[in-house]
Amino acid sequence: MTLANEELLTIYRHLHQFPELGLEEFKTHDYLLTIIQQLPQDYLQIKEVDALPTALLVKVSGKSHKRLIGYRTDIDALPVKEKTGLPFSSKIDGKMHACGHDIHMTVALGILSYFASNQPDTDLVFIFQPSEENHSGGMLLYQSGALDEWMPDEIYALHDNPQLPAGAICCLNGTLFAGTCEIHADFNGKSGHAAYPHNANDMVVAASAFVMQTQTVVSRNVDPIEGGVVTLGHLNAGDTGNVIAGHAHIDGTIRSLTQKNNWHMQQRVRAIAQGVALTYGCEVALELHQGGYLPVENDPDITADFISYMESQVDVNFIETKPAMTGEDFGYLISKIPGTMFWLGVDSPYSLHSEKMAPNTDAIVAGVSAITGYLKHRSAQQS
Ligand SMILES: CC(=O)N[C@@H](CCC[C@H](N)C(=O)O)C(=O)O
Repeated sequence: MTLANEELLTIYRHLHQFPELGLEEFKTHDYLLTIIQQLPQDYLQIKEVDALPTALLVKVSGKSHKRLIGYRTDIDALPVKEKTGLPFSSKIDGKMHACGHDIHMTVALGILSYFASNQPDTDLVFIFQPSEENHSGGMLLYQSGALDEWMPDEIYALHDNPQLPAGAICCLNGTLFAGTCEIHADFNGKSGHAAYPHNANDMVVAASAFVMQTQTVVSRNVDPIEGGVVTLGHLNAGDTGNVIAGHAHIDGTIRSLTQKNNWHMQQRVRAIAQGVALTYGCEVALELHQGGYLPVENDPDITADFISYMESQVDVNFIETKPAMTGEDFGYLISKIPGTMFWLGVDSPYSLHSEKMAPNTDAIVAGVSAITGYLKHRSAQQS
């Protein structure tokens, strides 16, 4: 039984209402499992992952077993308080599928439901992966060995994109997404009375210097043709206006389309942190954490086939796209298994991670249809 459009919408709305953060997706896991268990089981094999209990792997046995094609979806949400006003808004306070992983899961279930009743020419494995937003769930899954028995020969994944028309499939042959590295910095000095700055060591000033100096990494240290991003999205220091702050905390992210450039930018941020500590006579504890967020480098041959298939389909709105500075732990998986990542347009005026991001759900049916078609085509080629 292939899940009908109305059923997919019901699934989407349920997932949207019950978002869970990375590595805590227990109810999401159970819900996905319930849906999958309701599909015809003749070709399906379901595998739990002890080391990563919210992950779920589903293998579809093909007519031939020459090749195994992987399709990955992420399942986690973000600590964002939803403000879409949708009737099926998040019921979990302070958590929201603001990155559209509910769309990703629904599309994956739609495709899986088709192949559960229509045996593919070769084997497929659907990977429901926790914690894409943090903790590098893709890397954890790979390193857990859970894929060893079911290691795909090639792998695919999508990410939704509010800036693109609903249902459009968008890809490029090259690096689609940036490698990202989290910045966590703690500046520790000496707090004191606002009237006696000479007796204290002000961490608002030190943190401000760090913020301003890191703005020169991209403008002065990176080849302008390559580009990069340093964003410091969180700064916390001090308690009140007449007390000099003895501590400041900063979180941010470094992004670049090549790993070489990422390492270079990491070095520059490290040097600036040390320079600030020296200049302001304070201590700095800097953590730069990249984990599995490597650049998403699409495989040239697989991506050429993907693009040529999508372009040849009259009912697919294919758009060749540019690289984006978004990060994805699919970068780790694709560094181990050749494959392709692409966007699915969901047409919303609000960006990914916005508390108002409300995807156009027409994208679900269009996505299921285009990707099912491609996996059928690819599986026939590989059998
Ligand atoms: C698709 C998306 O928005 N991904 C996240 C990935 C997070 C990477 C990491 N935690 C970081 O903040 O550097 C993104 O923010 O691009």
